[in-house]
Amino acid sequence: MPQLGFGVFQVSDAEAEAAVTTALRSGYRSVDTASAYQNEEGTGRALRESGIPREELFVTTKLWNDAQGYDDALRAFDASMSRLGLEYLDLYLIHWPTPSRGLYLDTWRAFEKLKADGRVRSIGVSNFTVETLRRLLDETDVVPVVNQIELHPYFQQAGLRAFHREHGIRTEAWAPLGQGRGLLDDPALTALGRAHGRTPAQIALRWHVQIGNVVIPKSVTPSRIAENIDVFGFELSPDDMKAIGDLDKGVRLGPDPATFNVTG
Ligand SMILES: NC(=O)C1=CN([C@@H]2O[C@H](COP(=O)(O)OP(=O)(O)OC[C@H]3O[C@@H](n4cnc5c(N)ncnc54)[C@H](OP(=O)(O)O)[C@@H]3O)[C@@H](O)[C@H]2O)C=CC1
Ligand SMILES: O=C(O)C(=O)[C@@H](O)[C@H](O)C(=O)CO
Repeated sequence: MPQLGFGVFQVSDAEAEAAVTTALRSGYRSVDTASAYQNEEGTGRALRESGIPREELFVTTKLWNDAQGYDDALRAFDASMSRLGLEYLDLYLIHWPTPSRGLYLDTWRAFEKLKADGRVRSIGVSNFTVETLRRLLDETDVVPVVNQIELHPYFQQAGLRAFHREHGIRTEAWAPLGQGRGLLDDPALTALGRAHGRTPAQIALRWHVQIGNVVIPKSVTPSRIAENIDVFGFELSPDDMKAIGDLDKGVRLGPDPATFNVTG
C-alpha cells in the first residue's frame, strides 16, 4: 500500500473523475473512496480510463453503516464493485464500528469471506477504538491490516497508535490536514514551512510520513494535489518533529466513534 494516497470525501461524482485523473497524473497510485461518498462511479471511471495497469493501482472503498451484517455486507461489496467497475479491490474497510448496533463482528466475518474468495486483497477497519479492536481481535480470525482514523497534528491519537503497533495494524490518517480548517495557519507549521521552503500542508504531511502513518489528503485543486504528494524530498529534524508533537490538543473534528451509530 503506498504510504500516501488520494482521498475523495466531499467530492461529487463528476468532480471525482477529474480530481482522481489529476491525482493519477501527479503520481498518486492509491485512492480512498467510500460507498457513502457517492462517487465510486466517477472514481472508477478515472481509474479505468487512466491507462495505468490495474496492478499498479491501490483502490480502497468502505462499507457504510447501513449495510453492516453478514449478508448485507456481501451485497454492499458487490454494489461497490459494480459502481467502481473493477474486478478486485485492494482494501475494503468497515467505515465505522457503530458499536451499539452490535453488527461489526458479523460484518467482519463477511469481510473474511471476501478475502478468502479473492475478491479483495486486504481487509481493514476505520474509526475503530481500542475497545472495538480488542473484540475484533479476540473474536474473529483475520487481523485488520489498517485502522483508518482521524489523525492530524491537533489530534494525534498516541494511545491508539501504540495499540496498532502492538498488534501489527497500520495506522491510516484521515483528515491529515485537519480538513484545511485552522491547522494549516498554525504558527508552528508556517514557521517550519518557511524554514524548509515548503507549505504548511507539506510540513503536516511530512510529519505523518515520518511517524509512519499512511495518509490520504484530499484536494480538488490541481496545484494542491501536486503539492501534497511532493513530500518525499526533505526531512524534518527531531526538533521539528517535537514542535509538531507539541501541537496536540486532543480534540476531534469529526464524530466520536464510541457513540457514532448513525445509519443514514
Ligand atoms: N474513514 C473516515 O471516517 C473518514 C475518511 N476520510 C478520508 O480521508 C481523506 C482526507 O480527509 P479530509 O476530511 O478530506 O480532509 P483533509 O485533511 O485531507 O483536508 C482537505 C481540505 O484541505 C484542503 N487542502 C488540501 N490540500 C491543501 C493544501 N496543500 N493547502 C491548503 N489546503 C489544502 C482541501 O481543499 P480543496 O479540496 O478545496 O483544495 C480540503 O478543504 C478524505 O478525503 C477521505 O478519503 C475523511 C473523513 C472521514
Ligand atoms: O468522511 C467520512 O468518511 C465519514 O465517515 C464522515 O464524513 C462522517 O460520516 C461524518 O463526519 C458524519 O458527520
